[in-house]
Amino acid sequence: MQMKETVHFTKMQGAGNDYIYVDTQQYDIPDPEKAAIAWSAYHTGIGSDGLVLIGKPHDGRRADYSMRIFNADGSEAMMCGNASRCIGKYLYEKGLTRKDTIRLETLSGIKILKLHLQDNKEVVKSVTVDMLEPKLENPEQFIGPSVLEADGRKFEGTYVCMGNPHFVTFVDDIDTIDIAHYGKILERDKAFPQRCNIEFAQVTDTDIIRTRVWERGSGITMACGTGACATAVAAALTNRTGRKSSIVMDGGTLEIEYSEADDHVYMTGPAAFAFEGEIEL
Ligand SMILES: N[C@H](CCC[C@H](N)C(=O)O)C(=O)O
Repeated sequence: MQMKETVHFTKMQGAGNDYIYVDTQQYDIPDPEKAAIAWSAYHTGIGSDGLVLIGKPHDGRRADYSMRIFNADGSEAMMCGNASRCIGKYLYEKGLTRKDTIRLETLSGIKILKLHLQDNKEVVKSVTVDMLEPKLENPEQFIGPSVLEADGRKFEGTYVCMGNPHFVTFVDDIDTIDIAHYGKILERDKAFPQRCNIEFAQVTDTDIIRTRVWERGSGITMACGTGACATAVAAALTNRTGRKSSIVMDGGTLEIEYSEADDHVYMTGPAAFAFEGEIEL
């Protein structure tokens, strides 16, 4: 009888956006799509927004580690903001690095993580990620109008690519709008050949934006890091806020700066361990 391989995983969350993390330097995951689907399931698996694989980079001269991220439906994404902060905490607090600046290779480029340590230098309080420049129009991904319709309701919005696609729409009923109903439809609008993450946002005070998310491949999540960046960029571009804003999501607040100096987007926020476990591959 073939022995089933057991994989050690770490469950972490960034502003409530929770993922299963596996160090592929120690455990090989031959079919990550299948594992993401099975392990993300709440009643029959671990329960998660998806699966994140931490590994060695393809080019060790330019990056220290690599990240791959799979949504709960098994689809692989180009980037995950909340997971990148959690990886910074993971690598430092598990002793895989003593650097407080980490170069993380992703499918959408190398992102620099800046760890903010507690005085004892042992605990990562929060992380700032250089999310690089937003792409506002991504012809091969977005070919539609910036007004979409879902079940008879019109949504005027801004498409922002943060490595992964986002459609940010500002509404005036953020606390009551049925984001599951409309998000599910907008995710698969014909304007988005590769589907899209949908942010519903409302400016609630100067440079403060309440945002709720329907994520491509995972549905409603407590927070979305790239989505917070996309929201901040869209708000600045439409003169609703300045270039620094606080994005208040269900699971926490992320501080975003859409830098005037280099047009990069800097995201700062928390990261936390939830639990460790073993699961059969
Ligand atoms: N659902 C996203 C990936 C996860 C992004 C999000 N959780 C974040 O923190 O950026 C996509 O398919 O592009």
